Amino acid sequence: MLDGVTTVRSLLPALTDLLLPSACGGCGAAADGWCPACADAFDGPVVARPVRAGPPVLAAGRYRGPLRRAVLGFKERGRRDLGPALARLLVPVVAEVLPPAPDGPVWLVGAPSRRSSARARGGDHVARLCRELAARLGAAGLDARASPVLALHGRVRDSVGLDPDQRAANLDGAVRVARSGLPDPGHAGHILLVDDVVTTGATLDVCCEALRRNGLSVHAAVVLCDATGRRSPYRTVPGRARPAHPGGP
Ligand SMILES: O=P(O)(O)OC[C@H]1O[C@H](OP(=O)(O)OP(=O)(O)O)[C@H](O)[C@@H]1O
Repeated sequence: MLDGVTTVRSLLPALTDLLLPSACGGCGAAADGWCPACADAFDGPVVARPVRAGPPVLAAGRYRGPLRRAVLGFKERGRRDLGPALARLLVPVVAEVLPPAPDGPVWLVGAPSRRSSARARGGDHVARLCRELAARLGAAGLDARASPVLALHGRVRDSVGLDPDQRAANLDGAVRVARSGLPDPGHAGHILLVDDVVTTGATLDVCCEALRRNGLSVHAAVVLCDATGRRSPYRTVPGRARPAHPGGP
């Protein structure tokens, strides 16, 4: 049962959607999605090279500038209105990882967040991104299905301060796979993992492994931001417990 504070907090993003006019996700200028200057600043798709082995990862851009601000807004600051604009950035990324005429449906499987994080954010932002992306791919003629089948056990702790191996250990065996909403093993089609940011690759690696244990193989991962190349992914912002980016510990 939700208490009053939790209920109000989870409603805030929806209320913000109703009350605030559209603003560019990158700079806040009046715009629907991106202003022309921010739209020009995107540098993707880029191949991400996380330290953890896992599926091939292609990102819409590097974790900086307007894209970084938009992802933080979408994830942490209630800017759920940015979902369509962010999903649009992933359409060419998906096109790049798929064969020219994919056989069967494309299953978009979002990387799961901890339940407490999703609650505090007013919902699972990656699941929302998958739905938006499926709609846009569908409009482009692709049979794409958002498939929210992964979840984390409650025992996973915040990854703040953890190095790559510790992040992987924290997630090891913690990903649950719901069978409904997934293709049968040996299916036609392609499974794509979807996430907002890749840093060490631990999250994508354990998600891939969980699906593999269920007989399902991941074709590739598509993410909004590649934070793997940052000089110090473990840098923290003075005065904040959280890292300088959401993928860092
Ligand atoms: O490549 P990795 O090193 O695994 O890091 C990337 C992960 O970290 C972030 O999750 P976050 O720490 O915000 O987790 P939460 O959503 O459960 O709070 C981000 O959303 C990715 O899922």
